[in-house]
Amino acid sequence: MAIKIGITGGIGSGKSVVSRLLEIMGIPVYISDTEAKRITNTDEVIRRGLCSLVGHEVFQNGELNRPLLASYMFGNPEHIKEVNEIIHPQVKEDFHQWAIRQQENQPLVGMESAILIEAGFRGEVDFLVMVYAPLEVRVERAVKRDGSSRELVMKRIEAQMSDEVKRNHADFVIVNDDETSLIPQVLELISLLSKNNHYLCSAKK
Ligand SMILES: CC(C)(COP(=O)(O)OP(=O)(O)OC[C@H]1O[C@@H](n2cnc3c(N)ncnc32)[C@H](O)[C@@H]1O)[C@@H](O)C(=O)NCCC(=O)NCCS
Ligand SMILES: Nc1ncnc2c1ncn2[C@@H]1O[C@H](COP(=O)(O)OP(=O)(O)OP(=O)(O)O)[C@@H](O)[C@H]1O
Repeated sequence: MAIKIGITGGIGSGKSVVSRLLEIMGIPVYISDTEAKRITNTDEVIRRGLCSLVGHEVFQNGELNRPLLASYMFGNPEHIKEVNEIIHPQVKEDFHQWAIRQQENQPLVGMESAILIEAGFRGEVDFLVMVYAPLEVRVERAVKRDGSSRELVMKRIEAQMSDEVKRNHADFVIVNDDETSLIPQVLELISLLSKNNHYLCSAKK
């Protein structure tokens, strides 16, 4: 059975970069943001839920109006909770099915989510890796990448669990602070988990 690695970390920490490195090394990674986008555009239960919560304009020409949903959610903890309750159970089930499909061929698979713990996905993975970068570095990266304002980025950060609490849930921390080399840390992680995997396989025989 594949070992499932969770990859979490706040906005701008570098989860996507770490996930890309894993994929280059042949480890498939379920990118929750991307899959949540796909599911939100296609799932009838989510569509109905979001329309009754936010209004019909939350979909335009059949596609989710992302800026509208973001402005509805971020800055209002109750709204975030309501939206998450509509979307996250469907994402969890989709990941579960995806992981089953990968298991025959893959010793290791990953799931990337900024809000992996908050969304209740921790039980879906065997190990949790937190990608860490200092707050100021994260804000600068997200502003530069998305062309967003600092204020909008801070609103998302406030909607996420703090790094201190996240760290308590994590089995490993990868530091991506623009100073510490990233690739050796990822290689070490994979080497460690691959050894574990061999151990787990041989223990089952
Ligand atoms: C609100 C939405 C429409 C904004 O879309 P947008 O294209 O602007 O952002 P994108 O999806 O690329 O997310 C960028 C980052 O925002 C943060 N973020 C997104 N959703 C959430 C959330 N529910 N809670 C806290 N942070 C979040 C994450 O750091 C994420 O990586 C979109 O993020 C969304 O549909 N969110 C709800 C689904 C969800 O929780 N996705 C995250 C993993 S399941
Ligand atoms: N070590 C690094 N060196 C240079 N640029 C980096 C590094 N790590 C991340 N970045 C850049 O910072 C930005 C944010 O990184 P990334 O998209 O991986 O963050 P993320 O944790 O996935 O964020 P989000 O939660 O918003 O999806 C990207 O533009 C990325 O290219």
